[in-house]
Amino acid sequence: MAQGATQGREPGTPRLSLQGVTKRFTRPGGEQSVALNNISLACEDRTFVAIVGPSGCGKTTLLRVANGLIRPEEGQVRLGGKAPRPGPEAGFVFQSFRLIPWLTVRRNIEFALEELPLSAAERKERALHYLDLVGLARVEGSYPAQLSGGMRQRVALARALAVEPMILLMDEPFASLDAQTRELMQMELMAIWQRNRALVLFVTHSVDEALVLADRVVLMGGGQVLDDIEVPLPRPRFGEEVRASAAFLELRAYLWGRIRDLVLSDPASDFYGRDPAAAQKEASA
Ligand SMILES: Nc1ncnc2c1ncn2[C@@H]1O[C@H](COP(=O)(O)OP(=O)(O)OP(=O)(O)O)[C@@H](O)[C@H]1O
Repeated sequence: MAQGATQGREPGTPRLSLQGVTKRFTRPGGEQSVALNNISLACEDRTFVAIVGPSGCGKTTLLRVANGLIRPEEGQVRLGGKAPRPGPEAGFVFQSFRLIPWLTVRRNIEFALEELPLSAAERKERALHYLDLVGLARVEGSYPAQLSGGMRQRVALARALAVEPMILLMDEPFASLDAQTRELMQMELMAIWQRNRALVLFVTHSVDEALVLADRVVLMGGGQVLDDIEVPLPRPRFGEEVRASAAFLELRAYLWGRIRDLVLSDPASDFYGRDPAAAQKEASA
């Protein structure tokens, strides 16, 4: 991961930069929606950036613009100094694992490596190396349907890592996992990232997850960056001392408060205009 850190760009320029990026979509009725609204963001190598914000605020669109899957109407995106193109420069991990059901676990990873200049033997070796890293070398010959959800997500992670991308884009990767597996996956991801750091953009609806994992939390709302917070907490952050610390709880309350206010003030939201405090008072009366 994160090979050739300054390759193809001026020293000191960020790994990923978005400048004045606007992306619009046309809804089925012909109405235009603005998914990204003049957004600017710079991310350095070796940084773990979490992106949080209400549903529909543009988080997934940001990831898709960052790896060139979609092109914005306005503004400039640079990954490693160049316009991004979908391919091995960026690894994508989704909430749904998107493994190929008729290929074994190892073949799923080898398939992702076919775009790289590697021999079949090198592809096999690399696939096994990354499967080993996520603790799954023993199931290399199994098919995705024979694995648990957590195992499938680890295969998806190994597949993204195996390409050794400049940037790892993770879109709510652990959202479909049970709470215990989710925490184990967070620990696994942290261990891998600390050994072999790439720039990670990690979209999550969980403020706790963002604070446990990230160096920086970017808060989005209405297609814009509303806040960009350095997380000053010591690592590792999985223990109770960190999660119960005043700094953690303060940041958590702040981010939840901002997201709640954004949801309640958005006319397109199902919760628009509600007053949760009044509802709570009524319920307890
Ligand atoms: N392919 C598309 N066609 C039309 N509209 C789209 C498309 N992709 C995204 N949008 C719209 O762009 C806006 C931002 O969507 P996006 O998926 O980026 O939000 P999000 O923050 O990732 O949401 P969620 O948290 O619910 O996944 C939404 O209004 C969405 O409906």
